[in-house]
Amino acid sequence: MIPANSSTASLLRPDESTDWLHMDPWRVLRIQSEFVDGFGALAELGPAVSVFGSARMPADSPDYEAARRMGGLIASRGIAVITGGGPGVMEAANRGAAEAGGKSVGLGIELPHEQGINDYVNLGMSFRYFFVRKLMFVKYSSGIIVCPGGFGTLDEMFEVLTLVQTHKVASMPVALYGAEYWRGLFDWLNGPVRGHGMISGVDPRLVTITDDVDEAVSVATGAIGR
Ligand SMILES: C/C(=C\CNc1ncnc2c1ncn2[C@@H]1O[C@H](COP(=O)(O)O)[C@@H](O)[C@H]1O)CO
Repeated sequence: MIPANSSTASLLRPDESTDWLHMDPWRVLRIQSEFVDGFGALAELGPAVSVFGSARMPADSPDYEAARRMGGLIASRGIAVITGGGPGVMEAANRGAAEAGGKSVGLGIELPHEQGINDYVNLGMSFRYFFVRKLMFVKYSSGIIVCPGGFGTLDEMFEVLTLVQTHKVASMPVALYGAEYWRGLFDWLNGPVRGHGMISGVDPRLVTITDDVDEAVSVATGAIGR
């Protein structure tokens, strides 16, 4: 006999409310399916670099143009460009990669009122969960470029730096583009944060801060083909 309140019983009553589908045990299966879809889509991607940066960067800004150049340079080395698939810096990097005839990957996120994946992505998928998507960036990238950005960008950067510093990721070159933009944060980390003993100082080998697009690309692609 099937207990009246079991999942099987619920499945056999499709005409009733499906609220139960949003309960945690079922959510686990949805999360699992996002991992399976992501691993399946990216398994044969080959070498790749992720570019993070603001979703709000206007298309006429120097940083947009820099990210577009980065995308082109990375693609011209036969390396895929991975972004969050959205507007701003993500669009710029995807645009550069697509214009260079390369692989332009967009790992989008389902957000209310968002227009979806940008037009320059030629391999795209959308995620419901930020944490699943964040794992995809790290798992399939051999280097990272971080352009100026806000909470989303900072979250992605610190995720990578935490994984590198705790040796969960063996080696991941990280280039921070925009010295003036990043200086304040790193002065704070090396000042008060270090002064309070919360870190032992930012290992200079962990990140390269630069204003040079070519250097950012060289750093981020430096571990590929070694
Ligand atoms: C707020 C706006 C668009 C939001 N759309 C996004 N689409 C895809 N990925 C996004 C989006 N917003 C944030 N991200 C991720 O975080 C990083 C950018 O965040 P920030 O807060 O803008 O720095 C980026 O790398 C994405 O992975 C405007 O229309």
